[in-house]
Amino acid sequence: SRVIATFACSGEKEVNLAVQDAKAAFKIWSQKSGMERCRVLLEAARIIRERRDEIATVETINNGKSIFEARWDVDTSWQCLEYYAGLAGSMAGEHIQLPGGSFGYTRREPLGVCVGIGAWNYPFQIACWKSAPALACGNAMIFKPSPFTPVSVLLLAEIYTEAGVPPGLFNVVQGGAATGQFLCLHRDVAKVSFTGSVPTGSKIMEMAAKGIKPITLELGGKSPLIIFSDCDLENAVKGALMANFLTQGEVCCNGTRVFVQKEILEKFTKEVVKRTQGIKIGDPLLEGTRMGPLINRPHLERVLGFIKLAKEQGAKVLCGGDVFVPEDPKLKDGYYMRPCVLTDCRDDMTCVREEIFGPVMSILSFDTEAEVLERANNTTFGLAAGVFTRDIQRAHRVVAGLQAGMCFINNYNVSPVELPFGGYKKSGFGRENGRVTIEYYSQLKTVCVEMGDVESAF
Ligand SMILES: NC(=O)c1ccc[n+]([C@@H]2O[C@H](COP(=O)([O-])OP(=O)(O)OC[C@H]3O[C@@H](n4cnc5c(N)ncnc54)[C@H](O)[C@@H]3O)[C@@H](O)[C@H]2O)c1
Repeated sequence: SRVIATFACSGEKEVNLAVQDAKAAFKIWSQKSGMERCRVLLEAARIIRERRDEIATVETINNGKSIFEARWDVDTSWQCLEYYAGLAGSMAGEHIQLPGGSFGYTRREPLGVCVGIGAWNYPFQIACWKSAPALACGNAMIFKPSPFTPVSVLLLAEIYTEAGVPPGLFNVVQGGAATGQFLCLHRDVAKVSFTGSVPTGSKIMEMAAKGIKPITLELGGKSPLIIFSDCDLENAVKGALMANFLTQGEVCCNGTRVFVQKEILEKFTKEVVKRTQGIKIGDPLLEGTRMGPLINRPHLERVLGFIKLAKEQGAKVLCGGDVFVPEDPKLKDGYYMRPCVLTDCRDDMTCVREEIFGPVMSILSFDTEAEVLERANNTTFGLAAGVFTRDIQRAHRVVAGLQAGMCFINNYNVSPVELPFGGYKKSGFGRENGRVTIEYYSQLKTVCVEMGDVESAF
């Protein structure tokens, strides 16, 4: 391993300075018209597109994901900026007629200084998915990336500045839990949008409760992917790989509980194992690589620990699940592992109940639709779910019954920015992306206008 950058942790003093700057920038930015904000965001999106390869390279070094995937992340990042640029000019209220010519109207106003706190798996993308709607609505944002991936978000700050946002409008502070706490507890912070684990999400909620601050929580998951025997098998197999192995399996919405209908269990499993064994692991900066190293040694060990426990509890490893040592001697100390497919899983096993956050797919078999729906929902999480079937009635009936915020029919883990994304149950609340997110970064002011005389009770 080698040091790629060193950052100082922001303490209370730096957090205060960032909030002060953000407040000053908010004054300027919130007075601009939606169309003016649109132009700045479009310019930032254009720069991201122009610097796509460079940002993707930095993200690969930052996180370990393959350069191939990092480019996708950059694409969903600039697309998000373009999308909210487009909405910035159409933020509007309502006009409501009242008796006697009186009327009311509503104004959609920004919240003020918003805080974004990110996880390490999609550092650049998370920062864009939070800042684009925040800025489009006229807010300022202070962003704290995970201390495991502090680098790429600085490029975003640079790009916003170059695109013309006022100084301090998008500011980055570095650090871990302590820095995050200073941000959440700051009296001049109006909102916190958090992406990370359930335990931390719960702490964020407690801190926000003290200040009565609205929050968005994008937390973990243990999502079901249901494969019916009438599916297009080729697509279902591809879907299962997409649902489990992007970013080394470190994806919140992964469909890690793969329920397969008995009739096709053998055929499906065989094909999934074959494709999983074909995934090219190694230097994430090489074009052909599709899986890089995990985020760090403790996390690698944690994931391997889940596999060991799964075996003890009776699951069978069909492939992978062990450390991978690349041929290149420079990479021999990397945190690589072979993607793993587990079978003979039962619903009560730890690998089926807990979020592993690594490349580990658990295959479970089922008989009937009613049975699988109940088992799929038997979890405290509710981030995502997927169903593969050719029967359109069944597809819609099953997703209507699934307790998950993001459901896929005949695909998995695609993330068009036009669609709202977020969880049910312990996976959080609030949404990112889509039109609705405007509501999470703004507040409604009602104005009541009297056109007649005051009718007084006194
Ligand atoms: N739903 C989603 O959109 C989504 C996306 C990515 C990751 N995740 C989830 O994130 C988790 C993995 O990410 P992680 O390990 O970075 O999560 P984490 O909860 O450990 O950390 C997330 C962020 O919170 C900060 N933090 C930690 N303690 C804090 C505190 N007390 N106060 C304020 N901030 C604090 C961290 O420094 C980091 O920036 C997984 O559970 C995954 O499912 C969810």
